[in-house]
Amino acid sequence: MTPTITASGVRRSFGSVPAVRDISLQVEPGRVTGLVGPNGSGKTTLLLMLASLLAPDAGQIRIGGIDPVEDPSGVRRIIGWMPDALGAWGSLSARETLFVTGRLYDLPRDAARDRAEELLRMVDLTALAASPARVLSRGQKQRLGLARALVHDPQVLLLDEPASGLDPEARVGLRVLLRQLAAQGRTVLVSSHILAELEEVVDDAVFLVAGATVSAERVAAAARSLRTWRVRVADADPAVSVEAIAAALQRDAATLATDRSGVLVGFASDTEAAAALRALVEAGVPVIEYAPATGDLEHTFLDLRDGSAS
Ligand SMILES: Nc1ncnc2c1ncn2[C@@H]1O[C@H](COP(=O)(O)OP(=O)(O)OP(=O)(O)O)[C@@H](O)[C@H]1O
Repeated sequence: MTPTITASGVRRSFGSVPAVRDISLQVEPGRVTGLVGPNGSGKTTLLLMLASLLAPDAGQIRIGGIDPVEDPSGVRRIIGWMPDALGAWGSLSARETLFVTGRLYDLPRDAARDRAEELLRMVDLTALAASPARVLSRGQKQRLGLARALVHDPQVLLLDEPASGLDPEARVGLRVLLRQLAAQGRTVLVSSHILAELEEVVDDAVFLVAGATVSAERVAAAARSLRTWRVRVADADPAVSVEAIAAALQRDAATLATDRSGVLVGFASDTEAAAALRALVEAGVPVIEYAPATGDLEHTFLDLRDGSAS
């Protein structure tokens, strides 16, 4: 599949701060791609450059084959951009915000009106359609921001922290919507540091550390690194069950950590984890929960952040 978004050797500094040092990536259509990185790793700076709102100091970007530096309006026609905070037009109502945005994208008056109603329904804001945007809660503003990004039915979506401020129901709604948008063949690039959230929705992930993309080899090595599993035993406090678990696994109990719900054990591979489960059951330990303590993305992210995969 031809990637819709490509970047190579992209750099951008603010004065002496190198916000983006070396970013190269490819994002494919029909998929949701997560942009993952710690605070200050350059996610927003990168998204602004992809959205044609900030010029790179060096490197090359193409969105649907268009260079955002050469042809910013060409890029803006095909992208939907959701910034991490809604910004501007606080006195317009949610409905007016979407109507005006539609008009700015040259939708005829009636089409802009219909589209606004359709999007209000899609993000569950119909009941608040007449409220000024400034009185909306953070989560409601996020939903309006998402609707605004979708007004002109863009092929590429660039979403900066769309889940931030959303309640659990709205998060589920967002996940379903992102999957639908990707299933329609759109390209969805979404940044977040709520990794459990991304875990549920992304097909691919691009990892940023200190303004640079992490190579596929390094990501694969991080994903393979020693992984912590949580073992929970029926009716036993982890501080007590740690002894039985350590004995069954022939480990020193003092080397095993515990948290509120279980005992944490490191395994080098899934095969080793499966063999340990067998040993626990054979030793009569009543295991009621046995799973990786972190999701795949979080595990890789933490390993990259700690630098142990380099
Ligand atoms: N306009 C600016 N002027 C000066 N420094 C900036 C500016 N914008 C970003 N930076 C710096 O660039 C670096 C990257 O910032 P950026 O906002 O891109 O990170 P981020 O990954 O989106 O962070 P977060 O997860 O906290 O949103 C940070 O060190 C930030 O302080």
